[in-house]
Amino acid sequence: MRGVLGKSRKMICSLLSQAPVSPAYYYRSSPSIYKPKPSNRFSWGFLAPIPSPAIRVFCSKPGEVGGLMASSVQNQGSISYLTQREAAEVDETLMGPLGFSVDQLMELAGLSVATSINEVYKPSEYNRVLAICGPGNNGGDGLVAARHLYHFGYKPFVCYPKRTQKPLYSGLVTQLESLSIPFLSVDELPMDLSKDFDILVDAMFGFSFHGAPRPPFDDLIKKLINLHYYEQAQRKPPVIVSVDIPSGWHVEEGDVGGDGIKPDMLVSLTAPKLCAKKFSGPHHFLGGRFVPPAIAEKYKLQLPQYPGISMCVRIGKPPQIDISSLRENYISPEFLEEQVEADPLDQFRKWFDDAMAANLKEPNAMALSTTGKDGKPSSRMVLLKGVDKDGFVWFTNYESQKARQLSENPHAALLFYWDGLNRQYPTSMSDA
Ligand SMILES: NC(=O)C1=CN([C@@H]2O[C@H](COP(=O)(O)OP(=O)(O)OC[C@H]3O[C@@H](n4cnc5c(N)ncnc54)[C@H](OP(=O)(O)O)[C@@H]3O)[C@@H](O)[C@H]2O)[C@H](O)CC1
Ligand SMILES: [K+]
Repeated sequence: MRGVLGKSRKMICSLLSQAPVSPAYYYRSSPSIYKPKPSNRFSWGFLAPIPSPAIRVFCSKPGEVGGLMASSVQNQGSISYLTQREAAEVDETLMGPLGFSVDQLMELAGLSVATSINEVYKPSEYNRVLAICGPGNNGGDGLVAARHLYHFGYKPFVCYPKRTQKPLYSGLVTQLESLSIPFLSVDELPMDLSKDFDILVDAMFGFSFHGAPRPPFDDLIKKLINLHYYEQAQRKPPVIVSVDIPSGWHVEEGDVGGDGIKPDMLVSLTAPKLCAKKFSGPHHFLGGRFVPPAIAEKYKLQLPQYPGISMCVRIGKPPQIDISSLRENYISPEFLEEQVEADPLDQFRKWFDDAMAANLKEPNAMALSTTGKDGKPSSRMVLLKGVDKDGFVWFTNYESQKARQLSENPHAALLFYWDGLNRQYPTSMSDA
């Protein structure tokens, strides 16, 4: 293992500290062969209070989620809720004076439902989706969502017992049939939905629901309510995702008798309806990113900002997660000893090319770990700027913490992690 710590005349800005431009160190590190060891469990404790300004940024005001999540999580208290009548009026205004067509809005609504599902329930774990679609536009949202979910890698099934003969709906059905998405009649559905499906999309009724559910939707709603019996029987039940309104709930009062369906996710469209205040499941999202300011002003709507180009935004706080239960199942092709390149640099190039071909974001990002003379390690992400027979190259300025630490202790470690390929490439360096 050999490494070179050199100096370059190149000028570079520190990405993290935004420090003024200064002469840069030019580091090279030679790869070492990674020898897998039996895995150990390490417990890390903080040795001192954390003075990092970066951490203060993430913990903004009490009760608010800061940092990266701030744009995608909204405090429920500041959001407007619509009455049934207002919801219908907004719909009419959008499709009347504001020039939208129902097809457009339904497409955007269904896409929002599919993207909200994908935010929380990944197809690797929750693959089989049953969309139960009602006779109105809520059902249409479910048909559109099923199509997008198919393209996102899920396996959708559709139950659409009361078909509407308008061209919009028959077109949506044809689109699903062309993808060979199975349509199941109510009789074909098993008593216990938990065996065959991972996600149940409840697209039976939206804001025009009134009275008590009529057949066959009464039985379908019961099937969703009965799921919790299977939960008690220790089987993992499918999750219920309700589109706009949990079907069977009063649009304004919510689950009046307390014996209605209890969705795990609610995707409100345009703006949440009053019943959404009674939603106590873990995932409340808003979709339908098409509300023009004129509508927002007229109805004094306070709506959350959608993050970036997302079609959905989470409302309220995400559920508390037990970190120890977070676990991905990594399924990778076999990697045998005879497939490993003799030269670790060749192995790196091969894997780097794979990461580029897979279109991964910043495949040249690597964690650099250094220690100063005090022996306390620090890690940060830096970008690889080159690789050749002498090793890996990146830049930093003289005044950075890593430059100071490397001048005190020339040993350092690099780690590339390519999520999506389930691969990591560790290497280490030292001053020559
Ligand atoms: N601007 C938006 O936010 C958009 C919302 N979209 C979605 O559209 C629904 C509202 O759609 P709408 O067609 O007005 O109504 P529903 O889907 O709720 O359903 C109406 C049908 O349901 C029948 N119905 C009503 N009550 C019952 C009942 N108790 N039992 C059985 N059937 C019932 C009703 O039949 P009626 O004979 O009673 O009239 C209708 O057939 C909204 O919630 C969003 O999901 C758009 O997709 C995009 C724009
Ligand atoms: K619904």
